[in-house]
Amino acid sequence: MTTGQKNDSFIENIVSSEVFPFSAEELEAAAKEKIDTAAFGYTRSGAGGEETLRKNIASFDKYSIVPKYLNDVSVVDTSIELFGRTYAHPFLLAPVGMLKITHEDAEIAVSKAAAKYHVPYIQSTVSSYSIEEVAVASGNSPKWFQLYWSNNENISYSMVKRAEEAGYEAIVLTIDTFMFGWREEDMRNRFSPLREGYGKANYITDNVFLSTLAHDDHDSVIQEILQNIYHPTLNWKHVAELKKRTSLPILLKGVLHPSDARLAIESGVDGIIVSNHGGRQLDGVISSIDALPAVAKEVGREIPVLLDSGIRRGADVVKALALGADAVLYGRPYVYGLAIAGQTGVEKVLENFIQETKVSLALSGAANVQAARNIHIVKS
Ligand SMILES: Cc1cc2nc3c(=O)[nH]c(=O)nc-3n(C[C@H](O)[C@H](O)[C@H](O)COP(=O)(O)O)c2cc1C
Ligand SMILES: O=C(O)C(=O)c1ccccc1
Repeated sequence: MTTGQKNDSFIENIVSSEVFPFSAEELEAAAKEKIDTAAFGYTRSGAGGEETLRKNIASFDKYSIVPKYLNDVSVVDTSIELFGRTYAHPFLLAPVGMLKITHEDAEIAVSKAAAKYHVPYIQSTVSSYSIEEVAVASGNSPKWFQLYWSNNENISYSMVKRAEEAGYEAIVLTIDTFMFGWREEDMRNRFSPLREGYGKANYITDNVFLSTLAHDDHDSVIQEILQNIYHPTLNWKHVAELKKRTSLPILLKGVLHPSDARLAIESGVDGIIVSNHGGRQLDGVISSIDALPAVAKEVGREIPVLLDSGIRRGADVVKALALGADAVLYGRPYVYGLAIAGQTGVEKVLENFIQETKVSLALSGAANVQAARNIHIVKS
């Protein structure tokens, strides 16, 4: 999207009488007040001692932008091209499951807000509304589908087919969550939203899944979902097979090691997402911004490299682009917007993040995303 750079939003926010949090920290604090302890804990927390969760944020501080001035940045073009399509912003909304724990309107609210701001939305396998419901709510706004592999692979293929038919534009296979991380906050709160049925929408609307059920009562459905989602056997052969089953681009989400990036390319994968799942899986792993340079170097320009885990500000987007990402995924902050005020809350968060990203690009000296990739970064 090409827009004049007049700092309109900054001034609008200054003169506005409306009260809505700006920073991710304020959003988190407001969400905490709004929703119940267990739901908030589920969203905020990381695995183990939360070392990686903290590092995801702290690592961004180690990188400094060295801006260049006296370029004409009166017009900033934030658009990117991925898989032959043009998207308006250099970020997408990260897949976050079971959003009904946060707000009744869940993925419907988020996908509508994303549509309003032309932000592509990645829908989770374990969402609270189905692929088809989200497709109807958000019209022809761009959407990708995040796949959790099912032990019964025909369920995986069926969900991918449904996403294709509903007009989704890519498949994101998450590779770091074949079992749950050690999440103490959830154990403390005795809370598993999956067991409570918050993530069942795509399963109970799937004919292949339904045909495998011996009984269709709540407990049987949940048991079957849990059994399908635990799949430690997942390996590169599944990736190659999935590639044969769909014409959509496939991205692997959760790549941290450069050799895995190479294997992804050799398996015919179309893109990778450098991610540690927001610190929710293995505590102690490298922050994703620290993992990015080596992965980007290995991949060269062969396939797009995206990044998530710790993106909170426009400057974080600039840093990720400058260190080799083609785009980033924005996660927890939009979920806090949803908790605070439903669709309107997500819209407010997006509006500010879009404007902050644009200002950050301009003040770094980049009039477009391509130029951002040449911004000089130093590590302290
Ligand atoms: C509450 C919650 C649920 C999530 N659910 C999923 C999911 O269903 N599928 C998935 O691939 N990633 C999921 N993620 C991980 C996000 O896609 C993303 O990797 C992570 O939120 C990035 O970290 P950040 O939000 O701290 O920036 C979830 C994250 C959170 C916070
Ligand atoms: O909570 C998560 O991070 C997540 O990705 C997930 C995975 C499977 C089922 C429910 C949530």
